[in-house]
Amino acid sequence: MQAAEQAVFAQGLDSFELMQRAGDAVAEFVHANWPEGSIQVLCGPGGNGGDGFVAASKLAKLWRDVKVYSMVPVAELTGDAAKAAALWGGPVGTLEDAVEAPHDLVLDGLFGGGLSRPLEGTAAQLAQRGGRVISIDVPSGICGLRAKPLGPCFIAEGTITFAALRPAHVLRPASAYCGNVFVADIGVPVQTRLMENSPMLWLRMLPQPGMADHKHSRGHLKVLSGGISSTGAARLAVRAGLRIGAGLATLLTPPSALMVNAGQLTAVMVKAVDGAEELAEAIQTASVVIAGPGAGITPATRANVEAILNGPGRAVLDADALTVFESQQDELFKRLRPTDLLTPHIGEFNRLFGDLLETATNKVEAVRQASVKAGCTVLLKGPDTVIAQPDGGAVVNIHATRWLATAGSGDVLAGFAGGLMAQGIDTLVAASMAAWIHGEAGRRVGAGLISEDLERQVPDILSALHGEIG
Ligand SMILES: NC(=O)C1=CN([C@@H]2O[C@H](COP(=O)(O)OP(=O)(O)OC[C@H]3O[C@@H](n4cnc5c(N)ncnc54)[C@H](O)[C@@H]3O)[C@@H](O)[C@H]2O)[C@@H](O)CC1
Ligand SMILES: [K+]
Repeated sequence: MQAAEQAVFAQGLDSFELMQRAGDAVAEFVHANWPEGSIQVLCGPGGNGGDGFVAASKLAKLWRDVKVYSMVPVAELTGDAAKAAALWGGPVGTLEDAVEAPHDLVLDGLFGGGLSRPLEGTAAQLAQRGGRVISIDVPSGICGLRAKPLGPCFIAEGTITFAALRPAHVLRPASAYCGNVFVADIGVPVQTRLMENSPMLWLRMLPQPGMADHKHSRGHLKVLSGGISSTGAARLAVRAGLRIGAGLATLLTPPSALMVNAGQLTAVMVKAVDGAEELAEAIQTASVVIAGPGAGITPATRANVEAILNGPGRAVLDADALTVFESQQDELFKRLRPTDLLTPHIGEFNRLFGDLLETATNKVEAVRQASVKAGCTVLLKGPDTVIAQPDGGAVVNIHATRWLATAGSGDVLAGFAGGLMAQGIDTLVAASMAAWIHGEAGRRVGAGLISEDLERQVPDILSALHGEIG
């Protein structure tokens, strides 16, 4: 963002012009979405407060009932904030005045995401007062970089930010304070490597068969089953992969579990493989191999993963296929190829990557660093699923529902990703599509969801997505 701003300033645009654009965008956002009620504008000492003053003057021109309160006396403001305050011709109260003043809405322009210490005194009191809040840039009280509140923090119904989303808008816990986030274009062309997952990113890449396609041209997904008492996870994954469009799907099963798997699968093929050598042979025709769901934390699983990573197809590794390398992560990392995908949950992530989630500035950075270590794309599951590839490209998926926190849900996600990769989709893109479709399926089922329900939502979801392309 700063680099992009400097480039714009170098072209002759001055920073106060940007602040005016930002403040105008704030006023329009507030007026369009909260068209009624009196507004208490809280202005901090810096740029965030400057935006507040600009927005207040514009809102007053829109005939809104606006009152302005400043953290520091207007005479003490400097730079753009002082220029912004001069635009506002009306009275300015202190923050203390604001505490008891009647209002319907608060426009929070106290601090942006660069805040370095917790809110104190009246600012902290205002943050904890409750009521309806709209925040400028981020809810004041949040550390933008770490995507966490530093202490007392406003809880907004809506947040307007500028040019691009920042980690605080999509990562928990900060995102839970933001409400609906709107990104205003203020003419700063930001080359961000962080995207919020949405069909807009990948809709035109969503695979669909052409008239000349046949099952062999749509990719062959192979999924490794666990032993006789843990076969369901792999079946969830392989069915999900077939549903999402892989032309062929095969469940590779230990001979002991052949009957139980064969008895429950129809369109999915079943093949018995006995040990890593037979597995290596069986995956020669695979576009993608998924391993981990129900695999068991055993030397056999480890040998199987090594065979898969020596094979021609891309790998999706989940669950036990990751945990089995807990004390020898490098043995996994040195074998992974750039096009492979790891889909850990937080526990598995910590087992593979140690304390990255604590040491990195935020979750996006942690997953980026993990993908560099692993040398492939990493998808960290959660309410804010983060997907990153080693070049820094990252996508956060918040299109989900808490009903997805159920047994087998992650196996279905791995299946969706593998099924899309089998159709030739780039790993980061396939993982993003999979996460969004998984979230959408979860939302459509809602309460009472079990993982078997997810795959059944896919035809309607794909039809709707393809319908949007026309
Ligand atoms: N940078 C730009 O070019 C643009 C910035 N804009 C606005 O400017 C904001 C960033 O402005 P600033 O960098 O001035 O940051 P802030 O507006 O958050 O203000 C930071 C100031 O507050 C002080 N401060 C930090 N923590 C404090 C605390 N707990 N108690 C009291 N004082 C504290 C700091 O010493 C610093 O002087 C953005 O959030 C956005 O709203 C927009 O106008 C768009 C353009
Ligand atoms: K703010």
